[in-house]
Amino acid sequence: MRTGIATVCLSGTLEEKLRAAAKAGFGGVEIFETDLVTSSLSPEDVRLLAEDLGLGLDLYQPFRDLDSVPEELYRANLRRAEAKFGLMGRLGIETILVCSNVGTASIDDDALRTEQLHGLAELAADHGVKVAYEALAWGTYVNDYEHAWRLVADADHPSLGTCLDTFHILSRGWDTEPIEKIPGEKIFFVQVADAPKLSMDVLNWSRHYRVFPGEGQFDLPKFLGHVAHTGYNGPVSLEVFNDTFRQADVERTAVDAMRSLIWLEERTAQHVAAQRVAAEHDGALAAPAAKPAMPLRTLPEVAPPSGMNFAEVTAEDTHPLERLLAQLGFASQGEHRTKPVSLWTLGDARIVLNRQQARGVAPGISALAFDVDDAVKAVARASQLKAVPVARASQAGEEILQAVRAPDGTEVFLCQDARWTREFGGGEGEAAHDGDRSPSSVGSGARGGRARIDHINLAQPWQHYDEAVLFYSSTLALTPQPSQDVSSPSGLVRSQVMQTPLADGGRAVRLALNLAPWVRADSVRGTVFDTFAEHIAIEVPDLIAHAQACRRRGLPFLPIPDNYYEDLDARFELPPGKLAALREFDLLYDRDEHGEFLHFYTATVGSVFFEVVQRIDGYDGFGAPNAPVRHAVQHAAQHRGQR
Ligand SMILES: O=C(O)c1ccc(O)c(O)c1
Ligand SMILES: [Mg+2]
Repeated sequence: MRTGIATVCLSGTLEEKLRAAAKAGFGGVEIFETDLVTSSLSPEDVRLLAEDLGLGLDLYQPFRDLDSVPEELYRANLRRAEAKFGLMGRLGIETILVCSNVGTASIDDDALRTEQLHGLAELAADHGVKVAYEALAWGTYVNDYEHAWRLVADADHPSLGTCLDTFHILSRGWDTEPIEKIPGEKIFFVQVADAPKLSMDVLNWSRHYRVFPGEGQFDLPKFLGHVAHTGYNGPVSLEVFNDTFRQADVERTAVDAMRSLIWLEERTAQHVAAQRVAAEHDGALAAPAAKPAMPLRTLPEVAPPSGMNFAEVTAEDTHPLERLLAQLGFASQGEHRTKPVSLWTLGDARIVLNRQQARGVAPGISALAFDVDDAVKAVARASQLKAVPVARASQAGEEILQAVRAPDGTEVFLCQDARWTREFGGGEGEAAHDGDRSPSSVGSGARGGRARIDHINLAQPWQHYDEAVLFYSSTLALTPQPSQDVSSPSGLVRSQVMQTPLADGGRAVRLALNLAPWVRADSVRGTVFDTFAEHIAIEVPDLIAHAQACRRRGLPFLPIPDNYYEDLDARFELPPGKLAALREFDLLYDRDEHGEFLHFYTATVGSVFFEVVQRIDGYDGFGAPNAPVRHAVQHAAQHRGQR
């Protein structure tokens, strides 16, 4: 599949955009007119630069408001077009995008439009240019891709074809099946964009909220499957108007963009293959689908992770964390035999404290580790999706752990077992703490009554939220849930859960991304992430017993205001004894259609704190109604600390 990206997707100057697109591995670009007009590079310079970078200049766009106009205006439009055709000759670009009229259209007449498009195609042919006509979703008279295609078919000129743009088609809910009736050679260009489903006018939705494939809610593999069946084999090019991407780091956005196309290509290949299997199955009824002309690459496939293997916190001084972990009931398994790293466990929950390269670093989450079937394959997949493998120094005979870096710098380990824990020694071993393992109505996880990591909550700078969602869903096969807004004294926090499917009444992995507007755009884990606390949640089989034991060990609980308990009583009518126990231990409570949730939080150390949870009868949430309470108490504590 030939990949492309419109320059309008990226920040920076035209030169910066071209360099970033080439570096991320794109085959070609669409030059957006404003980027050229505002550039100090001459058209010839742009052509040479693209050649040097090995980047195709695949489209010049947009040419606006050609059709459905009176004769005099049409003549002026042709003059305007001719100037652009000359410019394209200097740039070495063959195809121009002409979008349906949204501004000056005054005559609703298909015969006139056909004539005007034919006239433009004649002029284009004289200049060796091809015209790709695109229906904008808000076009005055032409706003449906089938209508645009009918006009192109009727104009019947070899220099005129159509451009399909997923946004204009899927935002209007048009059926994509009829795409297969368009001959592939009459599709001159294909633009792809995803978007969240929003209820707003389509123009603003398009100009501000498009996202890269896999970051929104459109069914793009189905669309591209239809396109592939037409025989089209030209560029599949990202055209994503997004306020955030246009101000984010250009190279980072280009990599995110490339990842989205690699993901889309794989999903389309899978979709096409599944269709073929279905067609063969119904062989008697339907002819087996032909293999599309567009080559579609796949990636090493991985199953969703089967658990969280460990979480790592890095700090220069780990003593405050050690105290907190001991109070939580964790036991020290001692130091790594060659590195300044220690291991702490509670049941199957493993926390690694890392003092390597930690000078001046306040405690914060630095790595996550997932259990996978095949770690080498998982790293191969992630690498093909543009994740950078992590090289960690290791000595002969040590377990080598496979890892890649998430875009925000978090190290993501992919583990097949916990053999690596044998590198640690000299600790107290598995201490049986009171209250940690009492049998109880075990929830979804805490299998066999053993504690485990329930979820990890990471902060993301708002500029990189969509990128993080795509990264974790494409590399690790986590499924994004609808996001939720949570109020906090510093602003709204958008909470995005990514998780594995429900199995045995529970979920193996839950990851929550918190989009906090005040986490700086240039935040890199371990340096300035301390502006927003992140946490590791441990599931235990009996939360009240665990809380009692923690209190005996002197654990600093996050104090919960009394108003919360009054509200809880009003909402849930809890038995008085239960309410009193919740209040006594600063516990929080929630209920969903499955069961109940009990949880509490610790004080924050550096930028990390811990949560302890109990899921009863398959409760499947995160206590979201309680999150504003936590944010408010943490906010107050932070401000007290600053005074
Ligand atoms: O918003 C626009 O004007 C616009 C221009 C060109 C396109 O290809 C498009 O999809 C939208
Ligand atoms: Mg478009």
